[in-house]
Amino acid sequence: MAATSSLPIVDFSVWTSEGTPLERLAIAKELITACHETGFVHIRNHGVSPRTLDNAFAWTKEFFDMSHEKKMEAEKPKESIAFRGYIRQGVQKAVQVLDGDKEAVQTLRTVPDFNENFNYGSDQNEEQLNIWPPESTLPGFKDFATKFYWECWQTTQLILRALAIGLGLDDEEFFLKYHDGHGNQIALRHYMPVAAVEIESGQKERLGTHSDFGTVTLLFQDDCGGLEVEAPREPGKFISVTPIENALVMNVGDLLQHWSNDYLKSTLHRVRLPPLQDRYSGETRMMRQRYSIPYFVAPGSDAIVECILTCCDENTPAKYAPLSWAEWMRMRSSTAFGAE
Ligand SMILES: O=C(O)CCC(=O)C(=O)O
Ligand SMILES: [Fe+2]
Repeated sequence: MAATSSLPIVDFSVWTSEGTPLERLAIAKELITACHETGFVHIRNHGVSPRTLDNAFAWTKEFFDMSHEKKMEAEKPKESIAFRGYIRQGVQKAVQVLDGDKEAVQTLRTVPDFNENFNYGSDQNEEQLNIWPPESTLPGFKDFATKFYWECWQTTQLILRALAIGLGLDDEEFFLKYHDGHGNQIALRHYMPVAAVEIESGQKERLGTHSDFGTVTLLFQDDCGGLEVEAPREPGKFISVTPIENALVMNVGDLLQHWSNDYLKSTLHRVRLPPLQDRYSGETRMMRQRYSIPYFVAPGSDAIVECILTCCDENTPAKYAPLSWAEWMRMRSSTAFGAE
């Protein structure tokens, strides 16, 4: 069992309400310190209201409570590598193979992730088209999900501004110039009940070890727990994140790590056993089901990122060639679905 330790916590109230520039700068710096040291941070008072979050989890449950046939009405087409539509258990696997080693991907995929998920983005994103269940199947779902997407975008814009200021950039809009809101993706995730021993023995995984590929991820989770994050400076050691009610967990993705010349860390994480024993029942220590909602923030597909000016100088030269977001996303998505 991973050691339990809390992530850094940042209170974002001065960004969501009228804080002074100095107050905002102080919080932006706290956020950057957390992203530099851990790559993961809890954010309180982030602007997405507790009521909206309750509704988001209620809709998520309604979606997954539908029959298999109904969920399959929104199935992701097999040949597609876009994260859109319903992905039943067994199709997707979070893997961390960055050098295109197909054999390694296949080996990791022998234990598929034991979760099902529904994915969507902006309806105006013409490169990745949404696949909604028919309105008659789940009336009101698309409407709520769309509003929720744009509400998360409001919070994201503040976070992207805070990251720019915290990195010492003069231009608060620096990241927003690359992000128009249409490149993001929401995953509604349902982790089915599973016996703890099946996870402990490696027969099943809730979500395999991976880093996220985009700029940042905002994660909302229920109170079950199970998210584990690699400990700073201790490769291979994971800490278990205890959920904080109504807070979100923000983490840095690969693109932002690259952009910041490795100053901000895209940390490995996974979903395993909940830290609290009351999450188990019976002799087989059945783990209860869990719901989570990550909001993956990404730029437009034409974005090419190169070292942010404040992250390199003559003593710390840029380590990487410019990175094309479209190419990076294609490589990472195809390993997730086991495509060529
Ligand atoms: O469900 C969680 O807590 C984590 C989800 C996650 O890491 C992901 O979807 O990339
Ligand atoms: Fe993740």
